[in-house]
Amino acid sequence: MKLFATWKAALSATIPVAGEPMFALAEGSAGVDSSRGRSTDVKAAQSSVPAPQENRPAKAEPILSCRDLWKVYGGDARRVRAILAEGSSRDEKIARLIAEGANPSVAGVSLDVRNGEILMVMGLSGSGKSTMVRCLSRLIEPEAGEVRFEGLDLLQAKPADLTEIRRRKIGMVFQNFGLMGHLTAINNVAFPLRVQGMALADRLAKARGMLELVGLAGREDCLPHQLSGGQQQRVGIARSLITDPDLWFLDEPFSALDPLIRKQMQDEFLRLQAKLHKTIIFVTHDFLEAARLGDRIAIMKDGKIVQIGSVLDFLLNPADDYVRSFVADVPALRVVKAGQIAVPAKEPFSSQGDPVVNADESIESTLKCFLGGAQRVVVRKADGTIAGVIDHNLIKSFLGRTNSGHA
Ligand SMILES: Nc1ncnc2c1ncn2[C@@H]1O[C@H](COP(=O)(O)OP(=O)(O)OP(=O)(O)O)[C@@H](O)[C@H]1O
Repeated sequence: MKLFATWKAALSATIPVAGEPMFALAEGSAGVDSSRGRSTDVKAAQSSVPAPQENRPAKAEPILSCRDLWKVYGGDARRVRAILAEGSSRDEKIARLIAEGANPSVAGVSLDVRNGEILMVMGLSGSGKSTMVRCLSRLIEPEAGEVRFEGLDLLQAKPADLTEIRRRKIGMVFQNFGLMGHLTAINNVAFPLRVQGMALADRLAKARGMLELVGLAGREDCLPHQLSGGQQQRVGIARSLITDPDLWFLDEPFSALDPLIRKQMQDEFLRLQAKLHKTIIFVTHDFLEAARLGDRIAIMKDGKIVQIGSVLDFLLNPADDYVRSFVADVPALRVVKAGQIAVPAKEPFSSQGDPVVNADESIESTLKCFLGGAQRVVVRKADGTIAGVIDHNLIKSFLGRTNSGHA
């Protein structure tokens, strides 16, 4: 809290503020995503708390969609199907399923994943994250609902088509690496190409290139046990990317790694994604990881998505106490980027000598400009164009509405 008090006092001292500013960053915000320069959903960051945004229409074309998706464990299969076919509400179905001794692990989830976005999935243990992800790739069969991937109804796909889609279009990485212990790194990575029937020399050449991409050049002939945890996961990542999938599922890929290696792997992941632009669904328990890597975050509870949106949405308008508990200790000043709160500048734009910060700079470093006496900061996108501006009212309002004391 001490740092926050210092910021606040310094801001009040250096910046004349007329009255209490409205927190206006939501409407018309430039909404430039921090690291990737893509548009984010800052519209939800409004002064009134929005309803959970599970069904909010996606801006870009979704590559993967699901509607009213259910996975129910236990109970009598016939009774479960009958309950799910009823016209009753989701909550009524859940109550009836539980009364039947069944466990709705994924309960009527609807979701759109946009082409090229990273959607982070969070929630307490047992909230249904892995089950949902496995249903989306049809690794397990949902009891009801619809899953569309690149326009194809995945739940109706024939087994042969499904196998082909998984081999060529979907990549998966799991927490336990899932490497074959008797195969060298290069043979592990080349394995999916062998399954596809690619010639030996071609697949080894491709696997070598992929190992180089993930920073493992020179370790091609190591067996998994001769590699560290981080290196093993790099092999797992290389293997999942070797078929150049359109859709990439990562289920807690870094959670078995110690914090330092985990941070390195996150950097590596961002570096790879900047090159590859995959559509990614990434399960994590760590909100900071979600904030750092994701375009949007979905938080699950009891098989449902209780809120989905940008980091800013979660910080400003947590849907309920459950969501609030995830962001309680998040250092808002560090995780929110200048590009996420900047508002469009009035035309014609003139920087008038205002300091310029990059869109992916944290609010914490942007604040330093105000402490240096600036009245307004200009925010620049990675491509050099102007994302918008942040003035002192906006920054003060941000400080007032977030737990910035945790910086
Ligand atoms: N094969 C299974 N058979 C029966 N119940 C299952 C099965 N797999 C998962 N479940 C149940 O489904 C619910 C959701 O489990 P899931 O593994 O999806 O949660 P999660 O959010 O991924 O948890 P974690 O963070 O611990 O991995 C839990 O109640 C779990 O017990």
